[in-house]
Amino acid sequence: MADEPIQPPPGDTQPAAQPALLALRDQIDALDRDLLALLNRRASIALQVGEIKKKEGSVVFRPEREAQVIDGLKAGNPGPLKNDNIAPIWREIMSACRALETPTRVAYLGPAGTFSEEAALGYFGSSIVRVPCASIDEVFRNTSAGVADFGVVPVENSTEGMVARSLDIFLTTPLFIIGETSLFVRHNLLRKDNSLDAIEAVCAHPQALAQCHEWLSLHLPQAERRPVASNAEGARQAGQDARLAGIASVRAANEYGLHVVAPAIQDDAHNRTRFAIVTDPHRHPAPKASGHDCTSLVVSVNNRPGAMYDILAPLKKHGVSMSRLESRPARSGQWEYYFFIDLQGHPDESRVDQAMKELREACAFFKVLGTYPVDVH
Ligand SMILES: C=C(O[C@@H]1C=C(C(=O)O)C=C[C@H]1O)C(=O)O
Repeated sequence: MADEPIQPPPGDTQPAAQPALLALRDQIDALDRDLLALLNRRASIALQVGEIKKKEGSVVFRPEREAQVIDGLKAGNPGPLKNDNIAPIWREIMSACRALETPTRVAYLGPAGTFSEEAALGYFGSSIVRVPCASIDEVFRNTSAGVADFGVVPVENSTEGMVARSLDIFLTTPLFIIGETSLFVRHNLLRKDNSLDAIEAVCAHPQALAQCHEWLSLHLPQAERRPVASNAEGARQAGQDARLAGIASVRAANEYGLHVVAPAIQDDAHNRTRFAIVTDPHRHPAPKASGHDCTSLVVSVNNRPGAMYDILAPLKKHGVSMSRLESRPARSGQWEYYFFIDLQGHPDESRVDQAMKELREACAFFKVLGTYPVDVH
């Protein structure tokens, strides 16, 4: 008995690879070598582009060009690679090429593991210098002060509506928007122990607590809902105290060594958050027209009959579509409002330019928040 060789359990052995499989893998290896050579050729051309930009004193990041690269590839994609995979792959390639030209420093609501970080990485790719910030205000401050080249701030959520703090800062900030990106936001209940028992408080950003309101009422009715600066901060606290739980991403669970006690606890299965990419107009020009652009404005009108009509009439007259209209109290105590408007198009198009000029005349307050390529997936 003792002399018998120990047999590996059935299923534990790798079957001998088929010659056909080996031949296909050889082809993949050869193609990967070709791809690497091509990517290096692309990178060295990006370096030359970087040299020209340096001589001209112009900026490296061109969101409209990157959007056109992705749009063009998707339009000519013969498959079987899915069009949905084109944008993430090429964002990473362009991120790596851009990083050879100059480092891109990006501020977002931290710490590590937040959805804002995920949005920043999704938009700029992973070859960036991360500047995690303690609050949305600090993202704006660091970007204004030049600590970061760009800031990523949440502006609206499909369940909870606008992110009031971001919109309030947009009224006065000198920064402007040069891009947008949106993210499916999946909330998970995270904890040190893998159980729902004896959770005293759930620590998360107020937006996340609101987006999981029904689940929390049903499953943790006794637990306090404790608002903290970010979901990752809640996860960090939960990592230090088993009486606490956090609501955050799986990336945050890995970051802070927590169990996903309950996955996808958001009340709306299609919960999405939209982020704006902001920068300093003294250091970065407004993106040129890409062909699929959006222009964001904030306006106010005096409280008089037909005021709303005066906003909408120039848009109808010049055939400009509005993809968003959001109101926010002006805090004057007079029932006055600011309207956040997204127009489809770029001011380089004369119909958009004309509509904006007439709109400006109808408004007591008028500010262009930015013009940028629409999110390409
Ligand atoms: C290479 C360039 O610089 C950056 C990198 C790009 C790329 O890798 O394709 C595109 C636009 C820029 O953000 C360029 O401007 O063409």
